[in-house]
Amino acid sequence: MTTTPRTRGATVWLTGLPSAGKTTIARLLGDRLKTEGHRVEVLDGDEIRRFLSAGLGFSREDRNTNVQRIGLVSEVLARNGVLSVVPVIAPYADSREAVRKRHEASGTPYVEVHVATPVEVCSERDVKGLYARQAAGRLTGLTGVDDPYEPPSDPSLVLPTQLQSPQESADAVYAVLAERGLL
Ligand SMILES: Nc1ncnc2c1ncn2[C@@H]1O[C@H](COP(=O)(O)OS(=O)(=O)O)[C@@H](OP(=O)(O)O)[C@H]1O
Ligand SMILES: Nc1ncnc2c1ncn2[C@@H]1O[C@H](COP(=O)(O)OP(=O)(O)O)[C@@H](O)[C@H]1O
Repeated sequence: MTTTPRTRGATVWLTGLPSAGKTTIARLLGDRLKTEGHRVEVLDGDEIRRFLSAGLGFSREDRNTNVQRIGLVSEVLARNGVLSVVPVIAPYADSREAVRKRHEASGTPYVEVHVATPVEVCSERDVKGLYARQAAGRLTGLTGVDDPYEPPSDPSLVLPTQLQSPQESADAVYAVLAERGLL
């Protein structure tokens, strides 16, 4: 006999700068939740930009469109019992607020996590070489450098990843889900 976990579904949105650690934490958290038998999707930002948001760039308008599309998909998944983990920059507060409201409208849990790595640490990590490209004048509009990032004013959790291991950061998100009765 198989057991069906009693997961209610939720969106866990990891917002933060490039190289802050969003993808790493999302994967670790997703793996743990899957191992424990939950229904999980990690909505990988890069993959979404290749398909669902193909053709969009990094203007304010395009980023908002991207975030609203991802918010819609995530809310549908979460409303249907999936733990949807979203490692996406989402730099604008009004855009994140619209996603939160969409969840509230359907009574779907929404957990906002600020992956609050300082820009100096992000630019040292520079996983994709974007900070170096910006510094060399080959890229403009990089979030946190020459494009805005509006930090969340009231997130469920703030992660100072420069002081934590990736596993510690992922475990802290897991703990919030557990506290909120979502596991
Ligand atoms: N100008 C600029 N600013 C920010 N990020 C840039 C830019 N150009 C390319 N990239 C790469 O695209 C990834 C961000 O995509 P997102 O969908 O998360 O961004 S957004 O929410 O629509 O702002 C982001 O991925 P992460 O590094 O994983 O955050 C970058 O690798
Ligand atoms: N506590 C932490 N949480 C997440 N990533 C961390 C942490 N400490 C160091 N890192 C490293 O920072 C980098 C973050 O890269 P990534 O997850 O791709 O960032 P993002 O998706 O935000 O662009 C990885 O190389 C990861 O190993």
